[in-house]
Amino acid sequence: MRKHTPKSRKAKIQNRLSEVNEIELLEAWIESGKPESGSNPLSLDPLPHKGPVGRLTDCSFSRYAGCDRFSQLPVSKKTKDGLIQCKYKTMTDIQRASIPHSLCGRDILGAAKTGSGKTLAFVIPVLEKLYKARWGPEDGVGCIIMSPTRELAGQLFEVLKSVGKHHGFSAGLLIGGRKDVDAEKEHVNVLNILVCTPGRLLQHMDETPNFDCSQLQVLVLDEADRILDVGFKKDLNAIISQLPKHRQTLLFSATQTKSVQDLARLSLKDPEYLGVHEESDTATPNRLQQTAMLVPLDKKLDMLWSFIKAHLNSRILVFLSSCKQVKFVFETFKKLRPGIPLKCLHGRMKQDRRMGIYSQFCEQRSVLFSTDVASRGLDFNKAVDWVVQVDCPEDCAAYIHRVGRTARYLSGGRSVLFVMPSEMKMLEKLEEKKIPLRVIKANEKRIQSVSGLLASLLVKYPELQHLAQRAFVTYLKSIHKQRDKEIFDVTKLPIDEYSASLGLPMTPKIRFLKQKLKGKTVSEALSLIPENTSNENLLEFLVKKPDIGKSDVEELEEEDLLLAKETQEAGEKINSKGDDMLATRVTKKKKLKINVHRPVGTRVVFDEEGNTLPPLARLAATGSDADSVQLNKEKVNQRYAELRKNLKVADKEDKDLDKKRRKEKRIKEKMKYKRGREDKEEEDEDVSGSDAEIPRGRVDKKTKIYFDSADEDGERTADKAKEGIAADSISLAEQEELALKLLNSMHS
Ligand SMILES: Nc1ncnc2c1ncn2[C@@H]1O[C@H](COP(=O)(O)OP(=O)(O)OP(=O)(O)O)[C@@H](O)[C@H]1O
Repeated sequence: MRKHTPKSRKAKIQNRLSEVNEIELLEAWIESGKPESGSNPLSLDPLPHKGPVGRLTDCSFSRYAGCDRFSQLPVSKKTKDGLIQCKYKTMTDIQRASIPHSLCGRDILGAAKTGSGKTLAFVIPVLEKLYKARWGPEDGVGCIIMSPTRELAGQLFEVLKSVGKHHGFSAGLLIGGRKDVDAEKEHVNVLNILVCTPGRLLQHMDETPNFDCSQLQVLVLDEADRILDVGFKKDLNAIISQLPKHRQTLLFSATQTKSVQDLARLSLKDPEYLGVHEESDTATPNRLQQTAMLVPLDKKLDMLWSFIKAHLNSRILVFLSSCKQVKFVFETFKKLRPGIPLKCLHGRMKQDRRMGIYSQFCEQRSVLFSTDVASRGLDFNKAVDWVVQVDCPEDCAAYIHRVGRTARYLSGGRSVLFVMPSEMKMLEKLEEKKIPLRVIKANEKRIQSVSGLLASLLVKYPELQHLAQRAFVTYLKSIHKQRDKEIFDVTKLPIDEYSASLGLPMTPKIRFLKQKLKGKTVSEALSLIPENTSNENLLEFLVKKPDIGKSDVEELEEEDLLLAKETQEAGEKINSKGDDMLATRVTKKKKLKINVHRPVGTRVVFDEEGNTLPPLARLAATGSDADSVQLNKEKVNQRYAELRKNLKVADKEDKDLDKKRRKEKRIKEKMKYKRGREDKEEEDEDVSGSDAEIPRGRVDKKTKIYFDSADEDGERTADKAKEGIAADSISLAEQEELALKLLNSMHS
């Protein structure tokens, strides 16, 4: 906001007088034309653009409710100057509807489509409220504007700074992930407007000496439904309990809460509910073209890759459900050089980096892979051409916010949602919410398969293999955790095919699914297993199968202990039922002893005495209980035969894998010097924040691979490729050769 230049005493007095006069006039003007409580000013005709404004010759005032120009509003010259400089002239519907009410000091619940200008609808009243109260540095915190994400808070802060640049208020951006919290603590008490995320505000409330919000005039919640959601519940309740009840409260969102409980939590006083697009045919912007495509889980990456290759001149925002997936897709696609810069954004990145990526994506044609951290509020310079939802959003509100990153204000935009066969119910739900979706079929001929290339990348870069495993598990976990079980059902997913589509040579173990099986009878357990799950993977449900390198002994032992406990509990529970039961039960003590010494890479199953059994014994009934086991005998025999066959293959695979690992190690060492240099340049600060995700000892600092610096984007690498510089990536011939070897090793 404005920097004060020294002024003479006389000029200061004059300035003060003119401000006092202006405020008196504004207050009289506002009082004279207050819109009726419960009315929507949008229903009134706009004023003629060239008519007189403010105090008229007969000492009455011009009408402001229903006007459509900022210049016709009873707001200060300073605010008007700021708006003019930002080139804002005509108000949007939500601004026309809510500003006349909020200027009167009323509480507001504003709902309007994404990209419809809700930010100015609260920034203007905030500036005016403090201006009319002649708020100064000595008055402390007069307004708090809260946002659910740091990027959005940063964006709101920028709007506040530009529109409020002629005012003399001090404002601060308080968001997590910044190192300068101590410096913030020194200044926070003299700031008038705080733009913040709930966590950081609470940190100041808890830690900053004499932090005082007792004089607060206005509280704003942007994306109010999100902040009122369970995720922020504790923080928000703690914050609200420290704020004065006598204040103005403004809540805005594209998907607004109407819950009486929520409103009571915030002590709203007869709020004006202004849902300006409720009468509209659609809940999403009119200029947004929305499509949905049926894409099976194991074809998602092929489809995404093909989509990117077909839209190299666009700015594309891609949503995935977890940061592990974002990292995996970003890292692998980057190595495959699609011919467009790639970027990634997720909550585990350091704040400076996040902000950097956000601004770069605003400026440059590129693809941004992101989690839902970018789904709400972000404006990206109104220039996103496509929103691609690779993973289904958790509900309709999340869908609306994600697609709302495009088609903002007057610009158009397009979106595509990949829906899996098991998620078709989502389409019905979206239709019920007035979201017009055209379901289209992908042109099979134009789909380029990428899983073979990913497999060869994973061979060349073992770090990526680990990333792929994590992406695989977190995706399944995210589906497992979804609340809407009508749409999300992890047991319906083609698990093995999905794993192969990520380029993984073997399906990783899925611990949380094992948890799901805990305490289930055999028939219950079998019913939980997806139809197309191979027997190999079935074993993963039931027995331990180490699939990580020998350097991970510690991790393995830890997991074994856990597994032993789980298996024991499962066995006990099943035995106590006395009917359908698994044949083996493990005692904690014996398992512990055996696990410590057994060689890595072997499958071990135990009987009731703690003796080892071959894996198939898990499925056999014990002699004494055989009669009571209700499993179809034929089915069991068939299972045995299949398992026997697959185990042979699995053993061979294990040996080959070991061979392959040794070979990879050799290749890795050869490439070390070359890669070491480039990796150093690319080093992503992000990784340092998430060390726990990478096993210690596997990736040392020099060979970090998680990076998103601009110099490693697809554009540069594509240029390098054009110049014939092989650099770090592998040539097509090499990829083919590696893929062939991998396939051979899997099938021989
Ligand atoms: N009156 C206006 N005239 C011109 N442009 C405007 C006006 N109001 C807002 N805009 C522009 O419209 C874009 C969207 O505004 P804003 O970010 O406030 O939307 P929003 O409703 O808050 O969206 P979301 O629901 O996604 O948070 C911004 O680029 C903003 O500068």
